[in-house]
Amino acid sequence: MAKLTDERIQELLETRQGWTRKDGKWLVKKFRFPLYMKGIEFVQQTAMTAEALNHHPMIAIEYKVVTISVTTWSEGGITALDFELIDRCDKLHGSMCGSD
Ligand SMILES: C[C@H](O)[C@H](O)[C@H]1CNC2=NC(N)=NC(=O)C2=N1
Repeated sequence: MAKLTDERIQELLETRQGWTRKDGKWLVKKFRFPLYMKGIEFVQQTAMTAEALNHHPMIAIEYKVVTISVTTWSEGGITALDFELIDRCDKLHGSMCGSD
């Protein structure tokens, strides 16, 4: 799974909401929830998705805000797998809280 070019990453980010590129190699988004336990449910579902993809995010839980950070460790940058994972995170959040 090769690293994507800067141009391709920019292009893909333009059609997604709320994701930012950090330190060049991370895609990061904060997901907000109405209830703390909704955020925990999102974490659980995200973890199962990560296991299914064998592609794992960093997950930070700050009360009702869950921050997802994604990169492809083995490539040292951003690949198509990262976009697959973030799209599934957005779908999951949308199904739980209405689309962003
Ligand atoms: C051995 C295992 O398949 C690898 O370590 C997987 C696990 N999950 C992963 N997750 C992410 N984000 N990047 C990887 O390179 C990666 N590699």
